[in-house]
Amino acid sequence: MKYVSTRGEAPVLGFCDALLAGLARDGGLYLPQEFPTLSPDEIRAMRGKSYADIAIRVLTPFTGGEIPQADFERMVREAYATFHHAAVCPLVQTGANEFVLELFHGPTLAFKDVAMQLLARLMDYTLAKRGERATIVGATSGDTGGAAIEAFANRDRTDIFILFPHGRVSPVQQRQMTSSTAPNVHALSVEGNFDDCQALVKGMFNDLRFRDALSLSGVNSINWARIMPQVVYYFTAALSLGAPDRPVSFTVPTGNFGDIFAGYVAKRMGLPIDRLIAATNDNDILYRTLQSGAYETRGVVQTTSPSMDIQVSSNFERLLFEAHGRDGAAVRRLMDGLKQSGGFAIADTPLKRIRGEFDAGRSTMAETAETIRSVLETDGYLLDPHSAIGVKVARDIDKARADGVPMVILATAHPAKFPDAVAQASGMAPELPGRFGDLMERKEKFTVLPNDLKIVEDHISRNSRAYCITP
Ligand SMILES: Cc1ncc(COP(=O)(O)O)c(C=O)c1O
Ligand SMILES: N[C@@H](CCOP(=O)(O)O)C(=O)O
Repeated sequence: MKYVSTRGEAPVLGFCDALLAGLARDGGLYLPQEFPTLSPDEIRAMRGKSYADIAIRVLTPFTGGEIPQADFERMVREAYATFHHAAVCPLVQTGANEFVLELFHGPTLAFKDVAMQLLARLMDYTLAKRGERATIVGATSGDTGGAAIEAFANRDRTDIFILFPHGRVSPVQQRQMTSSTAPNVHALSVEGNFDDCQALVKGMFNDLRFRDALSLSGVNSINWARIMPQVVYYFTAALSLGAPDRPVSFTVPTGNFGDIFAGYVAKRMGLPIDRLIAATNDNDILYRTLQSGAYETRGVVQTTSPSMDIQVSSNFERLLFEAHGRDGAAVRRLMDGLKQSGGFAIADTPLKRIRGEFDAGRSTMAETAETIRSVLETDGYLLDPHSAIGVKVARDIDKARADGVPMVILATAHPAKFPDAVAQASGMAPELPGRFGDLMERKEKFTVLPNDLKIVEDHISRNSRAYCITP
């Protein structure tokens, strides 16, 4: 199994190199040269198996045999033993033919844990085998940062620097990032929005001298190994609902397009997924793009679903690569357009291909609040704002389609991560699980930095242990 860049100009890599590379050296994102496939019989054979067993079956082909199987299986089992639900990602019925896939039973109460718990183990293992260290940089709108800090804290081979938008994450998300006492953890509060943080991270990767001097690695979904573990829960959910003998649709609260792209990968692997529906908040660039074919960035607005306050949706590039028949030059042209004019137009054929696989819908802040309220009242189920966006969009689309296909909505965060928005909408203030103890009283440690690549790079160089030992 080899990995190619969406821009076609970076070296083709094996799994472990792609894992440590994060962003490709040509600015693109890595993808498997071809997707492994599972036959209906192979999918059927996974019925009734544990989450970890299904993860091992689905993920093993992606490692290309580079990690001894026993070690890989141990890491998968350890990763999912950190979850606080026996099913890891349980499915809850919320309506006729409507199911919520709870992805928030991991250590930091967001779906990011599903990938991050495995990613950290894989990186640590690979670095130890190679006798290397790495500097990890990540941008977060709130959840990736907490999950990454939890997964990498106190790991000896990595220093981790997480950039979050100053004053734009929820208080719980902020504490999860700023209350770590681990010496290798660095929380950086950037004076900008999430897109600025993400642009800084990409800027560091594209500064090849800096990247090499610090042995830079990434934990955002630009890293293929972040997307890969997310493929598994599409399988577990669909299997519970009768796959491969019955198709299933998924609605995914979407920002950086990583989670829903994992669903696309599951489909390419042979899982019978009918529709993949991207649900956006008021930052609705993906909804508008699917409607019009024009990807046009606008200013980011702050919403009650801060983790989805994103305009530059990194993984859309992976979809563009697919939709353009894996033509790296075509992707480079579109990305140049994005850089130069803040947008691009998708030609008819690729747009038709995208529309053949994906639908999209949006939920305004008022609609999201109303969904939280009404789902609690009628179904007795408390949603977080991100998951509520999924429910609102899924119900709108289901009403129009009425096709009888089961609809799974991804519940991407626990409501207790966003207590103010949830309480305002529903009158019910969700409490953090007891294991978080005094999280909100713990001392915070973070550095405020301007939105300036040079200043951020200087700060990281001065504080990364990898910098000292890399020539
Ligand atoms: C709670 C939550 N929901 C949804 C999303 C959107 O996921 P993606 O960026 O993979 O589209 C995020 C962050 O990315 C998130 O943290
Ligand atoms: N919503 C994310 C934004 C970063 O997305 P990623 O999936 O690329 O890491 C967050 O919560 O940080």
